[in-house]
Amino acid sequence: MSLTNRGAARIPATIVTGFLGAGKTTLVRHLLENAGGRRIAVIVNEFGELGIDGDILRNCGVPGCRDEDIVELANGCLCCTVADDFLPTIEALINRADPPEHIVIETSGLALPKPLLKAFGWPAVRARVTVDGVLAVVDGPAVAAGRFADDPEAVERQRAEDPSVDHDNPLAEVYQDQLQAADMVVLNKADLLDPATLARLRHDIGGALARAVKLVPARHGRLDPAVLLGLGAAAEDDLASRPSHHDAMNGAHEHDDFESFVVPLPEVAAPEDLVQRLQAVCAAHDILRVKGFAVVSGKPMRLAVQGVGTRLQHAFDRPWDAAREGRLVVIGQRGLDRAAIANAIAAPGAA
Ligand SMILES: Nc1nc2c(ncn2[C@@H]2O[C@H](COP(=O)(O)OP(=O)(O)OP(=O)(O)O)[C@@H](O)[C@H]2O)c(=O)[nH]1
Repeated sequence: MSLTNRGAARIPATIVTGFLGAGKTTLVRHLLENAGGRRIAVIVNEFGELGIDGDILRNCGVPGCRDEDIVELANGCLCCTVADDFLPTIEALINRADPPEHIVIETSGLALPKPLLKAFGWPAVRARVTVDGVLAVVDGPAVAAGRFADDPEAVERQRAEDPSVDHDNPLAEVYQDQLQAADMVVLNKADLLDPATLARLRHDIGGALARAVKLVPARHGRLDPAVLLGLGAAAEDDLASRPSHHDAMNGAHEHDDFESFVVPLPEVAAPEDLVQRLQAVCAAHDILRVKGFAVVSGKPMRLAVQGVGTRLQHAFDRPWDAAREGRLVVIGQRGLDRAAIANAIAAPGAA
C-alpha cells in the first residue's frame, strides 16, 4: 500500500490545546455546530474532577451530534494518563462499527501536548489515525496582561541556585509547550483586544514560535471548520520540530504546580448574587479558573457559571436532570486557601 493510500485510509485527528480558559470548549462547540454533516467524535479531557466541558458539549443541541460521540476523560491530564486512559479510548472509537470521520481531542488546559502526540506513534493507533493538526488556543487578553511572562530577575535568582531552571512562572512553561506544539495558533478573545494590542500579540507570539505556523485571530472560537480542519500536518511524524520544556524529562511532568478542588455552591436567590461573590473570591485568591452549575431559587434550569481570572459568565443552560446540587470546580496554582475559598463562597462577605 502506498503512503498516500495509507494516509487516505487514516482518520484525521485534531488536537485542541491551550491554557485554562483560553476558549477550547467554545471553539470545539462551534466546530460541532458547523460540521456540515461530517461525523466528528470528541475526546475531552479535564483537570478538575467534575466533567463540565463534556457536559457542555453533550448538550450542544446540534442535530446528528450524538451523546456517544462525546467521550470524556475527566479527573486527570491526558499527558500523564495517555497509556491508561487515552489509548483505550481512541482504540474503542476507531473500532466502532461506524467510526467517526474526524476526531477532535480537547486536552485539559494544563496538559502538555507532546506526550499525547507521541501516543499517535503507537502502532495500533498509527495504522488507523493521523494527527491532522494541533491547534493552540490562546487567551489574547491574558497574554497581553503578562499572565504567562517570566520575571527575568526572578529567573536569574532561581538559576543561581539551580542552573536547570528556565522559568519562574509555571504558567509560562505550560503555555510555551502548548504553543510550540501547534500547527495553527488561534488568537482568541480578539473581541477584548484593541487593534494595537492585537497587532503586538501577533508579532510577539509569531516571533516566539520555533516554526512558521499560521496565527488566526478569533472571537469565541468562531472559525470556519475549513480553516481548522484538513491541515494535513501528520504531526506524529514531526515531533522533533516541536520543542518542549519537558523533553529532557522524557515528557514527564507532575502537576505539582497546580491544584483543583470542588466546593458546594449554596442555592442563590439571583445569579448576580453568586457572580458578585465569586468575583470577589477569584480576585482575593488568585484563582485561575472556576466552572460549575448552581441552583437558583424557583428556577427549574441550572445556572452554568464559569470564570477565567475575575471574568465571569453565567447562563441558564438546561433543566437539572438529577439532584439539584450546585457544585463548582476551582483551579489555581498550588497553595490556594481551600477553606477560606469554600467559606467565602458559602457565606457572603467572608472573602
Ligand atoms: N469575550 C470572550 N470570551 C470568550 C471567548 N472565547 C471563550 N470565551 C469565554 O471564556 C470562558 C472559557 O471558555 P472555554 O471555552 O470554557 O475555555 P476552555 O479553554 O475550554 O477552558 P478549560 O477547559 O477550563 O481549560 C467562557 O466563559 C467563554 O464563554 C472570546 O473569544 N471572547
